[in-house]
Amino acid sequence: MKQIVLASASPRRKKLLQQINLPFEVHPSSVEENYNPEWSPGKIVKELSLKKGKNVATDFSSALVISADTIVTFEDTILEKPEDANEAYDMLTQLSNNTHQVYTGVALCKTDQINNIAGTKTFFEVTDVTFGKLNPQDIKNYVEGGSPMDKAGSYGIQDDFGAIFVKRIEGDYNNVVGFPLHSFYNTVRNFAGEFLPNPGN
Ligand SMILES: Cc1cn([C@H]2C[C@H](O)[C@@H](COP(=O)(O)OP(=O)(O)OP(=O)(O)O)O2)c(=O)[nH]c1=O
Repeated sequence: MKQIVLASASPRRKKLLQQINLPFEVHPSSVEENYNPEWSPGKIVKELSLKKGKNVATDFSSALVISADTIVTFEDTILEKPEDANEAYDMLTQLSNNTHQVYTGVALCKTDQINNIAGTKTFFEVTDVTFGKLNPQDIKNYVEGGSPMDKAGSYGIQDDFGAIFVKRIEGDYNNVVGFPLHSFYNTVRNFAGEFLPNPGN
């Protein structure tokens, strides 16, 4: 039977994929998220998402394995998840009153009946996010609340306070949360339409 697998531990990615009513199972990957610092941001998120997908794909037969990776870039610097509260505070201070980019890469891996990878497809989306001027006490409170720690760039646009920081965005909102639903659906239709409920429609 054809099966869809989401290779992610992110509750936000799970929720976004549920939104489009595809039946899937969650099997998080376990890979080191290292990359060549000379790569472009788009290449980094594509390669890391593919690494996550390949790590899980060979556990499944006749499957479509979906994986993703999100990073934030600000003026040539890559901001991943913060190491600690101080780093989160510094990142948010940097982003205050400025525009940054959120890149999410998605990988699709198809497997055959004997668990071999039969084909892969990767793509990425970029969204520009502009923060208003942040109040240092608001940043401190937000960091103390703990939300930044599992998020690239140290904020969640979907969080109460994270949302307050955001003045303007250009691009797909869901891409900032960690999964670009619009381009995902179009890519699946072309690359793996047989996994959609009504193939050919
Ligand atoms: C900028 C931003 C990031 N994020 C999150 C999305 C990702 O979950 C996280 C970046 O880390 P990732 O390494 O992309 O993903 P992950 O470790 O959470 O999950 P997995 O690798 O198993 O798929 O930051 C938000 O939730 N909201 C935001 O506004």
